[in-house]
Amino acid sequence: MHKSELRHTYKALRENLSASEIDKMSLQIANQSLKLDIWKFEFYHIFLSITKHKEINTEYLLQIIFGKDGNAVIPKVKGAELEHYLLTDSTKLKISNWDIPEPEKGIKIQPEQIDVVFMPLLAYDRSGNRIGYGKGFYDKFLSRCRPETLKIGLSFFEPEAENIEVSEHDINLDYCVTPNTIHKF
Ligand SMILES: Nc1nc2c(c(=O)[nH]1)N(C=O)[C@@H](CNc1ccc(C(=O)N[C@@H](CCC(=O)O)C(=O)O)cc1)CN2
Ligand SMILES: Nc1ncnc2c1ncn2[C@@H]1O[C@H](COP(=O)(O)OP(=O)(O)OP(=O)(O)O)[C@@H](O)[C@H]1O
Repeated sequence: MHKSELRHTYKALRENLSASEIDKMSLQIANQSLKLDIWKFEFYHIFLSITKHKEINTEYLLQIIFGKDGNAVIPKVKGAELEHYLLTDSTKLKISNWDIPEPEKGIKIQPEQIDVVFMPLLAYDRSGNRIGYGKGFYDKFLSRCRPETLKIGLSFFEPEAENIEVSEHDINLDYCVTPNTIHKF
């Protein structure tokens, strides 16, 4: 399957999930993530969910990040790239044109400062190749992070059996957390 077909297939799989299934699996994903040895770092990048696209609810992971005294950093689309802001009690969020809750303003964090990136994805394979929405936002962002920054995908589903075609910009996942297990690549 080509990338566009895989996007289509996995969007449809997500569409079939009910709100309560999404909530339950999102909590399971957060609980699985506690098994990873990643909780001593400073800056954790995480996305705020697009509810209507049935993304993983990241509220539970956010609670863990704060519970572990980590800092949460959230993205904001600026042109063709992402900017990154610290999420604090005073962060004012605004729903963007693409239905993403984004910070209006705040303390900017540079990609080089980020230790762990939790990533949205549509599909991934058993080698840790991932497919996003196809705008390249995350690939561009990851190329500016330190090489040792941990890249952790979050998915309701197990990896695609077929290998995903890789392009030169694609950066591999280190892990993918699902409701039942953690895949290490
Ligand atoms: N919650 C969340 N935040 C995120 C992402 C994400 O996947 N999830 N992103 C991950 O990259 C970045 C923003 N990604 C975007 C991806 C696509 C489009 C976009 O242009 N979408 C199409 C419609 C897509 C559809 O409905 O299927 C459009 O408006 O034409 C905009 C932003 C940063 N923040
Ligand atoms: N580091 C980069 N610098 C410049 N362009 C890039 C970079 N990474 C990706 N791109 C461009 O972004 C576009 C989309 O890439 P790709 O199809 O891999 O997206 P994706 O991985 O599905 O999406 P995303 O990374 O947003 O989750 C491609 O046209 C690619 O050339």
